[in-house]
Amino acid sequence: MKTKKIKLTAVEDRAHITYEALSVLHKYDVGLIWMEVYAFVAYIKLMPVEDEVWEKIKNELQELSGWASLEEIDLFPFEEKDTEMKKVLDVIPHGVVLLNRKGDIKYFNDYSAEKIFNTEGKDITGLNINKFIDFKKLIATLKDNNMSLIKENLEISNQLYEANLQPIVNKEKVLSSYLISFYEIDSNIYNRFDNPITFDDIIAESNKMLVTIKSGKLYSKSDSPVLITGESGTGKELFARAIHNESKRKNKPFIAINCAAIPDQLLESELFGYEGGTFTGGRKEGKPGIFEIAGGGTVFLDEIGDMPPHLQAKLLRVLQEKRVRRVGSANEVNVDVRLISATNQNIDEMVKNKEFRLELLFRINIFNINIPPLRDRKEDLPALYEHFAQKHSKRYRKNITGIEKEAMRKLINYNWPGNVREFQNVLERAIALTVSNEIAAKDIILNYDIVPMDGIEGKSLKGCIESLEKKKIIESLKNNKSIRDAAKELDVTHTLLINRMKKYDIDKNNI
Ligand SMILES: Nc1ncnc2c1ncn2[C@@H]1O[C@H](COP(=O)(O)OP(=O)(O)OP(=O)(O)O)[C@@H](O)[C@H]1O
Repeated sequence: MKTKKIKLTAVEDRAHITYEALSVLHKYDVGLIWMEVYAFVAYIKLMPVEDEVWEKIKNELQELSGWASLEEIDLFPFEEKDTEMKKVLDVIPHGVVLLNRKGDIKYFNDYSAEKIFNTEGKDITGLNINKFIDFKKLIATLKDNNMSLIKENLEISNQLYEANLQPIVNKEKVLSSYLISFYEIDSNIYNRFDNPITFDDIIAESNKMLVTIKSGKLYSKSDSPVLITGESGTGKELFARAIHNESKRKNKPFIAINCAAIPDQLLESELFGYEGGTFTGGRKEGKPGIFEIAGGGTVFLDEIGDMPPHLQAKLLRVLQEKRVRRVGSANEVNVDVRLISATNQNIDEMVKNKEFRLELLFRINIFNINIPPLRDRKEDLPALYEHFAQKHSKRYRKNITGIEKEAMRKLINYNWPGNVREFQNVLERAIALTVSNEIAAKDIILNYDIVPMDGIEGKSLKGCIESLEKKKIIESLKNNKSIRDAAKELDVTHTLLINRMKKYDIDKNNI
């Protein structure tokens, strides 16, 4: 027996037509769950009914005068709309949660189920949101803001979100519910998590690294700017955090910003802040930049070589005068931060080519730390192996007791263009893949072959060149965060690189 959903369509809009239809249901003692009636059409949901009885009901309903048709349907129009709406909300890449006036959850989309509430498939409808976030505090802020939209940063499961809370009022202007949307704040753009990293977290055994760590510890005692150079993935940010945490500023914020990851205009306002009313869509009360937010702490400017020239000039002034002026403001405020910068570019070369200001380089480079690439300090590999094997064994709940000689040889023979980041990824993949307690050579999947002539023998000269070109492009895309950065590394234009990617059918997200 199944519940039935039917749609009755009438040929005329006459009195009692629905009543007559209901009388048939009554005659067969079939209960009504729900019904909605419009001129010419009625939607009815019935209690479960035997097939035989149902056939009789259908016949009788169809014989009633005035009804043109009877259709069994799967969804009522409003259910169809709901399902469609749910589908739409489930594909959007941020959290959406609807609450009643008490804060009980009425609706939540897939994103918030996974990231905000971590439901693991459980239905949490009806639970109070205070179980997950400090909703009372948000409501207090909303009241302070005259019940108009508020934006607050919340940390949930080690991820920072901007939570937008909006009251929903009905036609009579009475508060009926609340809508909260959660937007992930990209940690590459703006990063202020707890930051417990110290020099003990930097795994090293090679002399080169031990000397570098010693310099880092020494520079922690001073308050002068530090420039950390080194290839991508060598641990520049790790060093910056360790220096901060060993310095007298350790109890103040460490704010990191990646200059390459943000469009120029946004970068300017993230660095220096803006005055209310400067930008359409900006916060009406304005926003402080990281030099203000990090007050008393450390600002880490990652990929400083990507900072556009006009912002280099502005940064230089801030460092010289120790004062900052928000975009659109006439007032300056004092700045008390220590600056640590990092780059994987050849900054001296950039100065020569007039792409980076010499005066700024002098200012940011009072101390320099150059982290050697992993291929030049392979003595670190066994210690790094132990460290990451332990970390990922725990993560994947495996009991890794060792590594085959051949597998270790593979790790040692590789030249690690992506440095420690790549080493960590390769090991994580090996641990996730291995079916035994010992990592085997076949579990070590390197990102590309070391010997470029492999696999291109016997081809024409054009074929060889294309094969190498493709390899080089894949390598560079893997080691850089964006296509633009890869184009810079390869010294070609962005457009040329995109054309080559099309030619070789390379998808950056799928390599
Ligand atoms: N010596 C090390 N010991 C332990 N972990 C390390 C070490 N060096 C790097 N890592 C890890 O490798 C990853 C990359 O490090 P990090 O982000 O500091 O590199 P980076 O040089 O700043 O990279 P990029 O230039 O791409 O921003 C991080 O997960 C970091 O924790």
